[in-house]
Amino acid sequence: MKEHVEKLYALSRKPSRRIIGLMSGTSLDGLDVALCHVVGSGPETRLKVEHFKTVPYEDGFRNAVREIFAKRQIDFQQLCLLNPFIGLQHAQMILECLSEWGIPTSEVDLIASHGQTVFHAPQKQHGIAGFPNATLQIGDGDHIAVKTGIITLSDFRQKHIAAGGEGAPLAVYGDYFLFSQKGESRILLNMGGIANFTFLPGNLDTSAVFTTDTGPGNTLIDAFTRLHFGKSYDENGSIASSGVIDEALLKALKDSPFFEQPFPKTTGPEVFSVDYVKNAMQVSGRGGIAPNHLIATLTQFSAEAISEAIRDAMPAGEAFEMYASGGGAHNPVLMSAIGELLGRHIRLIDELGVSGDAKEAVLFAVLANEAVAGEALYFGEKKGVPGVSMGKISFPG
Ligand SMILES: Nc1ncnc2c1ncn2[C@@H]1O[C@H](COP(=O)(O)OP(=O)(O)OP(=O)(O)O)[C@@H](O)[C@H]1O
Ligand SMILES: CC(=O)N[C@H]1[C@@H]2OC[C@@H](O2)[C@@H](O)[C@@H]1O[C@H](C)C(=O)O
Repeated sequence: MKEHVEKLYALSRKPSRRIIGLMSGTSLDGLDVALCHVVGSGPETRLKVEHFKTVPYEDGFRNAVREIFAKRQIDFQQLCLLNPFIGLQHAQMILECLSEWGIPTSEVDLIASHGQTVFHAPQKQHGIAGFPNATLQIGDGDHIAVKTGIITLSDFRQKHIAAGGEGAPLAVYGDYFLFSQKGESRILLNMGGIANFTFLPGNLDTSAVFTTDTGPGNTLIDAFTRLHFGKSYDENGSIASSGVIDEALLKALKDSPFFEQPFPKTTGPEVFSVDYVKNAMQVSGRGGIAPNHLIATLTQFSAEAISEAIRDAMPAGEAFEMYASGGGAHNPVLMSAIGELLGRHIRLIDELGVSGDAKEAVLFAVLANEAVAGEALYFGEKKGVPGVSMGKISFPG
């Protein structure tokens, strides 16, 4: 039906677009919904977040996803059912947000849906000869498009892999377009379940742009806070601040092949899991560690993995400002440990005009905008940042 293609073509020629960016991350806390007004494209992109909300997941939803999340062995039917189910749930959440904000669906040009990562397996991690980098996001875009009536782009990570990347981090593209600043080199650190950072050179040289995951952000802190304290996360780091860092356990936690891999690299809760920590506890003879000391040690582990990655990946003597985002930016123990380890003040991305909680959802709005209206992307020969458009297009009819 060419009317859809014609509509998309007309959209691509508009001076500005209204795009809903969606992110459901590894923390499984909820769906981030960012309604963005996007003017232009590429380095000329100007974006305003008109509305933002994290729609919390209900326990039933979260538990259904956890049955298959980051697991090598699963009930295949559960995976099959969750693919349309998550799409429909996300569509319903979008409709509720729009109704709350008083915005008709006809006034939204596009939805940019990340979906839910259920497994991430870069080649360096799975190590199986002949098989490529792989990652899987579910929550099918067709269901979102049909239920909302809005053209939807989804499944952004496959093209990145097809073009030589590991499927992540994708934040770098949005970071470059929205936050690059001539005269100020910047590191943008995002701490969700997994942490990553982008380096944006102050001379705007695309071939010097750099991005990588660093290892755990909140994923291990969350898992053991859930296990020992029955809470979904260590609010404001209060448990960590009541504990003492256990150096022997910390050393065992840092002994992972992931930290030996060259940059750029990616990872997930497939590696940094409850079993990973239990193994480190056993190796270090700390099986009986008190829960608050464990949370303090896991928080320091994330802080050291982040700081060491930044130190190792950056050229010596490089001057930069650092801006944090993601849920971990709300954890003062994590933030001050990183600040101390790097010997610098860490600012919040909010200072640059986008809320740190909305940043990843905003990023997908930028990627969809590029796919529909952008010119060719070129990040030089930089590994991990292929110059490709991303996102598969679903029409509502
Ligand atoms: N006030 C707070 N104190 C401590 N931690 C917090 C606070 N608020 C949020 N967090 C942490 O942030 C997490 C959510 O972060 P975020 O939404 O950025 O992750 P995500 O997007 O799911 O993950 P990823 O970026 O890895 O996909 C929570 O699970 C919790 O660990
Ligand atoms: C496979 C996957 O979903 N990776 C996520 C995850 O969460 C944080 C980190 O690991 C990052 O690499 C990525 O998400 C962000 C949005 C990214 O691609 O930039």
